[in-house]
Amino acid sequence: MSTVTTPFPVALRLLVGYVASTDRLRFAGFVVLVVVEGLLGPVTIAASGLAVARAAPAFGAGLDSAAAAALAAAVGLAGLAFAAGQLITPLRDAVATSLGSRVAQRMREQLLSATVGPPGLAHLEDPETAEEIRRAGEYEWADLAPLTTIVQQLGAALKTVISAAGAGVLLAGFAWWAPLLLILAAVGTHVWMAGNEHEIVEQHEAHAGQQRRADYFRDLALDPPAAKEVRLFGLAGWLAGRARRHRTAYLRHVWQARRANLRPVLLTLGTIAVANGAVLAALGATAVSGGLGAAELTVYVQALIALQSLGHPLLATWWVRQGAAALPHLVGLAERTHRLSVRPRGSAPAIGMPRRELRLSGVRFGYPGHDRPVLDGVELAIPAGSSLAIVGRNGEGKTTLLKLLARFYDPDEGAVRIDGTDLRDLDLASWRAQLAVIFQDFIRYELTAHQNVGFGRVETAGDPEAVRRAAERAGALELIKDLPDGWQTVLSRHYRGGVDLSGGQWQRIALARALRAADAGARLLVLDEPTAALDVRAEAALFERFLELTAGTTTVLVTHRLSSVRHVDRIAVLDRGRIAQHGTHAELMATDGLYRRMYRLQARRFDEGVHDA
Ligand SMILES: Nc1ncnc2c1ncn2[C@@H]1O[C@H](COP(=O)(O)OP(=O)(O)OP(=O)(O)O)[C@@H](O)[C@H]1O
Repeated sequence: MSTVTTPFPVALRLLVGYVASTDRLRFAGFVVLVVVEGLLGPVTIAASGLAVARAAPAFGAGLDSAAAAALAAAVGLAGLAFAAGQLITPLRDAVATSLGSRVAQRMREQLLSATVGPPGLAHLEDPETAEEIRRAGEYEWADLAPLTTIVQQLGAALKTVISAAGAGVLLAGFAWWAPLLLILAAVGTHVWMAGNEHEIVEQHEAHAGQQRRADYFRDLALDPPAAKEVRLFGLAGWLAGRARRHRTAYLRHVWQARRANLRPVLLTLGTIAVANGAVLAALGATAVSGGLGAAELTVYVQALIALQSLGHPLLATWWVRQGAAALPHLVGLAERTHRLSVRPRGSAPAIGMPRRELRLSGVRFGYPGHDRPVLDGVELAIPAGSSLAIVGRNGEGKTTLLKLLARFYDPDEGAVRIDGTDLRDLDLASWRAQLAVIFQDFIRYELTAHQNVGFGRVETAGDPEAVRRAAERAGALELIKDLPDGWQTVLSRHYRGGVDLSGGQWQRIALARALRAADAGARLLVLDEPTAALDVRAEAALFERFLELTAGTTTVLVTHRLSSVRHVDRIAVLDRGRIAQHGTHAELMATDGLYRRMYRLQARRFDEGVHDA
């Protein structure tokens, strides 16, 4: 469901329902305050009319007369109602603020559980769900009103409606048609204006893509990591131009809708003025002809003034729409993301696995929404305790295969089996605890060096000796020692005293993290080109060392540099969705196939001095 096409009554129902179910008790208190505050307005008007009526008999009757006492009671009631109104408003606002912040907190948690909760990745990579997640998070947009203000506005609008209804009842004492005319003018114009406002918001929504594009180009121009390329390629002017073009295209549509809205606004004001003029004229004429006394006139004129505020809730429609904007996307999002994600089928513990082997049999897999399978009939056995390198050209599905091993996705056909058990039948958390995976795009945590390595096993992240040992084995100890604050240095220059590392240094940190996980009991190490930023020799040396250190642990490596994987037990060549070749380096070199061709090509390029081959 689209955000702005949500009609106002639906948005109102959604928002009120959500607020009420967030904190029923607080919401009930809020409603009581709003109703009482709303009724205080008409009570004040009626009491002031009573005071005027009782004023004439009280004049000259003496302080202790009954007439004076009646006047004092009427004035006291009016004063009391007014004072109570003054007190209750800040109280109602405070309750609204606390309700609003609870609502925002609940939305935040719902969004988090819908996004982070599912164990797989499909919901994050599916464009439609990713869009739903984005929209569900829009309640926190900077240009959107905070929920605290939205609930406050809702309370103010409801109070105004109740007050106006009371004023209408009072004015009906003069003539039934008078409040009807004023209410019709206000509500009619309200509906009319809402339609126009709807048009503006629709334009905003229809062209929000242009705005997002403009934001993207602006962010790219301002983003420090992009700064190097932006300068080198001289992209600054181009980016600024693009940002301007998209922003102008977006604003042009919104301005057009606003201009079109101007005429109805003037007509609206005219209609309200005519309706009020008619009622005031009737009141005046009746008073002049002696049909109304001063007290009644006081009440009716005040009631007429109070009815003017009926236009205010018009503004609340905007707030309500903003407040409810994310709700249609948020409601049911968790169900949707969990449905897309892999689902546990079994709960067999995976502790200590693999003991015998990891086997992929007849594995076929394509990303959701894509027709062509990436893997199509993969057969591969990895004996426990051995090392395997997966090689292949770009885009052949090496990372995808690793994602299946980590069970971010399930195969469409075939199965991944660990010691003969289908991965789907294992308890996922316990299987993941057996893994130490470093992906190509591993995270560079903007945290201390100690935390960056210690996250390999977060439960024991505080064990300095274990963390130090892992860093030493990954060849990262020297670089950590050289940091200004050693282990406590934050690895980000966005923080005072923090430093940024080079690509190769970051990779050593990531490796240390994986080794920390292996030390702590991970049984399957998976490295997806984490050493691409090292030079050929450094990578080969590191892999060799890594294999030595992790001997006996099942290890799967992905790399493009074939010279680095000579020391693994076996190499699998992935080509066109299948394992085209499988064997030791020597076996594969003895066969005329893709591996030998790729190896020779890389060796030649290396000899020619292209050292990054
Ligand atoms: N989340 C995704 N959604 C849709 N398609 C994807 C997704 N991730 C990867 N692909 C596609 O699947 C194919 C295999 O990608 P994968 O990253 O597994 O290849 P790779 O062999 O690891 O590549 P490289 O050597 O370049 O790292 C590619 O065509 C890629 O475009």
